[in-house]
Amino acid sequence: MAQSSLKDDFDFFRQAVHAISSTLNLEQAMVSIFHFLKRHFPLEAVSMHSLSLRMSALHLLFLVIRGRFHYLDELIPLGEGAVNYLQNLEREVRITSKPHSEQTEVSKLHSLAISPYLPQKDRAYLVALLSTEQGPVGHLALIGSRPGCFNAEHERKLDILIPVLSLAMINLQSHREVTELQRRLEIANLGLAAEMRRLSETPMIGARHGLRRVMDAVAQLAGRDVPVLILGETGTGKELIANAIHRVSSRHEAPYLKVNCGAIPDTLIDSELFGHEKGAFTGAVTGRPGRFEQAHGGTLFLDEVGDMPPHAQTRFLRVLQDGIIQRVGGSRVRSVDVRIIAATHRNLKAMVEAGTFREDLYYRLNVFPLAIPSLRERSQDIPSLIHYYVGRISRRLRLSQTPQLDAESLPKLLAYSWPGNVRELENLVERALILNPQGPLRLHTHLPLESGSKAGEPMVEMTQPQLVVSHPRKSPANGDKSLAREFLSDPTGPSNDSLPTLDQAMTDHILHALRQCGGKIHGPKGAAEVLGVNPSTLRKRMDKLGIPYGRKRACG
Ligand SMILES: Nc1ncnc2c1ncn2[C@@H]1O[C@H](COP(=O)(O)OP(=O)(O)OP(=O)(O)O)[C@@H](O)[C@H]1O
Repeated sequence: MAQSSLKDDFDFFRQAVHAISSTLNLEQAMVSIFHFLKRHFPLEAVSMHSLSLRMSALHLLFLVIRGRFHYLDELIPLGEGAVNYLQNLEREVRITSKPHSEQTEVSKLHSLAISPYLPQKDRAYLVALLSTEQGPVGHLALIGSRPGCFNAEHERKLDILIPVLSLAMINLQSHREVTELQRRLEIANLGLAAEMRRLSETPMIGARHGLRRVMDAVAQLAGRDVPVLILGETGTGKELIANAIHRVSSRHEAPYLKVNCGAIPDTLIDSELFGHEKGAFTGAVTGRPGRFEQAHGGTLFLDEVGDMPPHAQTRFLRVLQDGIIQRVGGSRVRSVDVRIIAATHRNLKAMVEAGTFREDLYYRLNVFPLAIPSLRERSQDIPSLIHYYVGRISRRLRLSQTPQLDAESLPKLLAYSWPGNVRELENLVERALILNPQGPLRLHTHLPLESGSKAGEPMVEMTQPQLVVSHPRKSPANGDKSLAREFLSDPTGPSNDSLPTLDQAMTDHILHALRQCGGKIHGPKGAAEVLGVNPSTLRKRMDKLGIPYGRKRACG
C-alpha cells in the first residue's frame, strides 16, 4: 500500500478512536461515532446490536439517525436460525443490498423494528461483526442512504475499525450495566430502611419456646462484639435474629447495613462490599466507599455468605483478621470497625471440604455459630404463629372480623414438614385468608402434596396419647407428633370436634400450663414463665378468654 494511503488509514483510525473515546456517556459517544462515520460513508443511520446466544436473539440496542439517538432495547428472535445467522456473519464486514422483498427473515425483522424511525424501503447495509477473543458480541449496521451506495473501499475502511468498535461496544455495555446496577442499589437502599422498620416491628414469635435457646444466645451476645454466624434453613427467621442481635448490641444506634451476597453478580461484589477507586474500571468515574466502609462503627449483615465468590472471600478475610480493606483498583489500605453478622442456609463445613469456601474464613466466622431450628423442629410455635399471622393479615386485608381456624387443620399443620418454614406458613395463611376471608380457615387444604402423604393429610399417625414437652423435635422428618397428640388426646381438654378455634386452642394451652404449674401464674415455675409471657399479659389473655383464676378452678 502507498505511503499516503497508509497515513490516511492511520489518520482515519486515530480519528475514530478519538470519536469513540470522547465520552463515557453512551448516547454522546454514539452520536460522535455517527458524525465521524458520516464523513466517510454515505450514511443515513447507524444501529448497534448485541448478540444474545442464551436467548437466541439479537438485541437491538439503539439507532442513531441523522445525528439523533434513539434507545430501542428490542429483541429480534433468531430462533433456530441463530447458528446460520452467525455463519452468515463470519466475514467480519459485508455489504447487503438486497431489495426489501428478498431480505432474510432477520433483516426483515430488523427493518420492522426500526421502521417507526426509518420507513421501510430498499436500502444498502454495511454490517460489521463485532467480536472479542471469547467470540461474537454483536454487530454494527451502517444503513446507507440508497441501494448500492456502499462499495469495496467502504468495506475495507469499516474493517479497519472493527477492533476499536468491538472494544467500544463492550465498554459501553458494561458502563450501562454498572450504571443500572448502581441505580438499583440506590433503590434497594431506600427499600432497606422501610424493611428495617418492618422487621423491627415484627415480634419474635416463639422467643420463649421453640426459639428460647436461640434468644438466650442472642442475650449472651449483647455485651460481646464478636462475629456471629447464623445458620438455618430458608425462612426460619435468620434475618429477624440478625436484626435482634444488632438491636441488643452496643452498636444499635450506629449504621446497620445488609447485603445479600447471593444477589450481587460476581463481577460487582468486590466493588459493592469494599468500594472502588476512581478509574478502577470503565464507569468508575468517581471513587466510592463499599458497604464495609459505610457500616463503619456499626454492623454489617452479610446474608447468604455461602454465595460469596472466592475473590471476595479473600478480601473479607482481611477485614476479619486485620480490620482493613482495600478498595478495588486502589493500593491504599483503610481500617474499618465493623461487627459482622453473617447468615447462610448452606452447609459451610461441607463447602470448606468441597473447596468452595475458604477454611480460614470459615473458622474466623464461626466464632459464635447460631443454629436456628426449622419450623418442624419447633412445631410448638405453630399455633402462636398461626394466631399471629391470622390476626396481622386479617388487619392488613381490612377484614371485618378475624376468621376462625377449622377444627381439622391444626393436627395436619403440626404434622407437615414446612420446608419453607415460617415464610411458608405466613404465605399459606395469607393465601387462605384471601381465598376465604369469611372462614373457617381450612389451612391444611392449602398445604402442598408431600411424598408419601395426601395433600393436607398428616404425614404421621397420631395414635398413642402422649403429653408434649415444649422442646425441639428429635426427629424433624416426622413432624411434631406429640404436640398434635396433646391437642387431640388431652382428656381434660376439648375433644377433636370441639377444638375449632385458635382462641379455644389457646385456652387449652393456657389451662394445660396452669395445670402443670398447679394454678400458679407468676413467679418461678409459674404459668407465665412456662408460657414465656408477662404475668400481666397472661392475666389479660385469661380475662379475654374467660379463664378463671385460682388454683382449684384452673386445675379442677
Ligand atoms: N419467629 C418469628 N416470628 C415472627 N415472624 C417470623 C419469625 N421467624 C420468621 N418470621 C417471618 O418469616 C419470614 C422469613 O423470615 P427471614 O427472612 O428472617 O428468614 P431467613 O431465614 O432469613 O430466610 P432466607 O434464608 O430465605 O433469607 C419473614 O417475614 C419474617 O418476618
